[in-house]
Amino acid sequence: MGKGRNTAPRDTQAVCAERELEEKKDAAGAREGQRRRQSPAERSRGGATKSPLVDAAKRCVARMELWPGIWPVLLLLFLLLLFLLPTLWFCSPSAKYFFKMAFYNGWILFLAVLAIPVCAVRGRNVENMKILRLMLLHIKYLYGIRVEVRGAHHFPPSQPYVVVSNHQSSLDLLGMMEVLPGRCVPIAKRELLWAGSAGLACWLAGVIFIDRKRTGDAISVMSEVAQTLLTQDVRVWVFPEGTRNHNGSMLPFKRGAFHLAVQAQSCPPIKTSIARRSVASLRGDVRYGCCPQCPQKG
Ligand SMILES: CCCCC/C=C\C/C=C\CCCCCCCC(=O)SCCNC(=O)CCNC(=O)[C@H](O)C(C)(C)COP(=O)(O)OP(=O)(O)OC[C@H]1O[C@@H](n2cnc3c(N)ncnc32)[C@H](O)[C@@H]1OP(=O)(O)O
Ligand SMILES: CCCCCCCC/C=C\CCCCCCCC(=O)OC[C@@H](O)COP(=O)(O)O
Repeated sequence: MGKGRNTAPRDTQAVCAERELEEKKDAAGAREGQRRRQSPAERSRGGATKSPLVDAAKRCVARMELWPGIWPVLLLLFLLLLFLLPTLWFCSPSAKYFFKMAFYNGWILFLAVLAIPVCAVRGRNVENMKILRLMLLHIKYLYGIRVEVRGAHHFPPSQPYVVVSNHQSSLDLLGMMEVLPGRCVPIAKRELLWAGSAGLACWLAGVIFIDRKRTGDAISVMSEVAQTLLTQDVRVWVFPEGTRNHNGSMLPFKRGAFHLAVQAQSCPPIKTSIARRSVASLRGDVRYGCCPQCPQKG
């Protein structure tokens, strides 16, 4: 009995203590839930912690809440460009020219990506130049350029020869493609080889690259080309000015093209082809004159 009397209040005490503990747990859970529902900024305002690192992190999170996010910023930039580009196009002729040139280069890089797998089937082969030529011919229509070719019949149908041409702009490529004879490869500066997909496409089409800074090396390459000219029924296109010249005049000719014709003397000498007007203005008509063979032999 005494035992029973003594246990009853102890049980009541234990139950009370348990309830008290549960209530405390519930209150703590509710506080935690409320804290989780608060935003990081509210939490950061809710009093500084003792750790400066945690405080700094909290401030950082609060600041991030002010940052609208990447997409609104990108949208704003896009709208700005949408307004800026047409304004520049209509108000600044040089900006217009720049955009046209940027598109020209970008388009060629894109076309080259398409051309590479097709050309790769044959490997490095001058016949691939036909593919590049066909893929480039439409560009004149994009710019509304009308090309008039005169004297194309002066190109001999089969024998090897060297074509020399003036060079005013990278757009001369368009004129060159209009009249490029079969199995004819241009000589280009070595830097073009590194022009991304265009460089690789050029390499696959057998473009001959020379290092203009190393005359000795360039001469050896030209000598090899002379042999190829003789043995593989190939023609070579050289820009003897050696660089672009925008001012309408002609620079003194480098001698490589002429040495080449002399070294490959058993084949006919130089064939001259001069673009009288370049397509540098990126509009209008372009005349392309192909002159008869030069009569001289070395
Ligand atoms: C569908 C997707 C398509 C994607 C691809 C896009 C397009 C693809 C299609 C085609 C791409 C083609 C692009 C072509 C355009 C590229 C045009 C250019 O890159 S132009 C620049 C490169 N070209 C040249 O430089 C012209 C050739 N240069 C020469 O011939 C030079 O003579 C030289 C060999 C480089 C040497 O130049 P250097 O500055 O040193 O001057 P010199 O000429 O005075 O020569 C010095 C000396 O050497 C003698 N010499 C020269 N050559 C020879 C030789 N072959 N053999 C023996 N001796 C040589 C020369 O006589 C001089 O001596 P000397 O003074 O005693 O007479
Ligand atoms: C991932 C790499 C990206 C590289 C991007 C390079 C951009 C070039 C893009 C496209 C190439 C277009 C091919 C044009 C061919 C015409 C080449 C040309 O005309 O070169 C000039 C050369 O004759 C004389 O050079 P300089 O006047 O001496 O200077």
